[in-house]
Amino acid sequence: MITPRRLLLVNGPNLNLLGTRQPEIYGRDTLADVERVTTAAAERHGLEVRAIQSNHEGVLIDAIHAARLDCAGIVINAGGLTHTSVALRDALASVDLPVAEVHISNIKEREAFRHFSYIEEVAAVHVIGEGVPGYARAVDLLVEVVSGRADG
Ligand SMILES: O=C(O)[C@]1(O)C=C(c2cccc(Sc3ccccc3)c2)[C@@H](O)[C@H](O)C1
Repeated sequence: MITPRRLLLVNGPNLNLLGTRQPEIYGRDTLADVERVTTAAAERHGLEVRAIQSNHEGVLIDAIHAARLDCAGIVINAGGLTHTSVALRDALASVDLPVAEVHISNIKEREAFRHFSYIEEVAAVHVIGEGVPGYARAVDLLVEVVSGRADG
């Protein structure tokens, strides 16, 4: 039994504009579609989702800190902060919650500066390059991790 029965969904800078440009990289789904896909996947496991998107690093960090009080895990697409933010990495490491890292595009096959993720080493689940459906697989894999922790 997973308690609390909630996941935090974090989307980072610029993802509020998802679906408006570069469909060849990010597809045509919008942030609302991301939240819909993630919520539907969570509900299949009896979980709800708290979704946050912000272009401000500190807002994301505050949401991650707050999740330690009432969430069972975190699904995060940090956008560009993936490749730059030690502070975001440290926030994820500071809360005792399992993390699923999601990237819509295959960052390992894009520009070299996108190949490195500060989040990679603090995440238990990695879904990269599977488009927006990847958020649903991240939920499924994260639930396995959370359930394993709950079983002890
Ligand atoms: O592939 C991803 O999901 C990624 O996390 C998402 C990113 C990203 C960056 C800027 C904008 C967007 S969404 C977007 C795309 C085109 C136009 C407007 C917004 C995603 C990149 O910073 C990352 O390197 C990769």
